[in-house]
Amino acid sequence: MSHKAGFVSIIGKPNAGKSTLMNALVGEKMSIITPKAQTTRHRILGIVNTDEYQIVFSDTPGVIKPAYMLQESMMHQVEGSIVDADLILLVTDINEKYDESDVMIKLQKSEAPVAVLINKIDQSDEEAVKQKIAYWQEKLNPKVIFAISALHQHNVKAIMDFIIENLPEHPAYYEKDFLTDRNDRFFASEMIREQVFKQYKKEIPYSTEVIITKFEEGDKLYRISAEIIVERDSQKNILIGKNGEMLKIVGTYARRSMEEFFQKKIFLETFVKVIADWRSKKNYLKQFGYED
Ligand SMILES: Nc1nc2c(ncn2[C@@H]2O[C@H](COP(=O)(O)OP(=O)(O)OP(=O)(O)O)[C@@H](O)[C@H]2O)c(=O)[nH]1
Repeated sequence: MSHKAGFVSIIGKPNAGKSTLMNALVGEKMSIITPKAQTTRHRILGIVNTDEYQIVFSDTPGVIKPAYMLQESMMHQVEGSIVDADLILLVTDINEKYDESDVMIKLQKSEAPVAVLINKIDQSDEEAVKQKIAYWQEKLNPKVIFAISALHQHNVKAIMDFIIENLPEHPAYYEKDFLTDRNDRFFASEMIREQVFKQYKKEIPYSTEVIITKFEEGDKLYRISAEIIVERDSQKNILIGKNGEMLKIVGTYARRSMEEFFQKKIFLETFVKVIADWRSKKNYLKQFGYED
């Protein structure tokens, strides 16, 4: 019997809904989702397995013009994902008036078929959808265009059918019980980062990194310690909050997410540490897993 397998890259501008779509396609919470742009920093694989096929999705950081070294690394991850792709899903937010030429330039690195996904149509109307479809037809002439709502899982099944149909014949790339390339420590750190993105305004989330310093797995209980790293003392104070109240909120919500994700009781400790300008320092970016 023939078997299909391939790499499917999810790309687009920040906040378009790439992570929401990836989670909907994979059926698991692989990528953290927040209302802020640039939540996703790494390329994250999410794998769907059946006897007949293996789809290896990559969620990628939103395409931007990099302003500091961390963002440069984020863009390298997008480029790597495009080069490897057998199929590309270009996600675009129907309500955003982005100039998406930077995304298109990146697409030139690949000959893989492109599906344009016009997302968030739940917040739009039929006329706007028609116009957007015409716009993308003219601009990119993609293999197919879907109008979708990743959040409400509208038309997600149609995307899956399209992918399966267009997947190359190939043996599986990964073991069939493999769901992602990321380990439990990574997901634990992402669940803390998700809360930092949700609980604080602008500057703090983008200056924050989370490092898991202890991950002890017991039968019923996981003991997890994390360092939350910021760039300046002033950010540390904001992060901790008056009498530690803000940090406590972050810890409580992150712990709840972890308990759901790992299906264990979690004991979580968090510490805040300052590393000046870590986002622009090669050695720290490397240590934190951003350099290739
Ligand atoms: N109304 C609506 N909102 C959506 C939809 N899809 C995603 N969103 C919201 O859009 C915001 C951004 O979603 P993400 O999935 O994090 O977007 P992303 O493209 O991965 O963002 P980056 O990590 O910045 O690249 C979140 O608040 C989502 O809930 C949709 O179909 N409809």
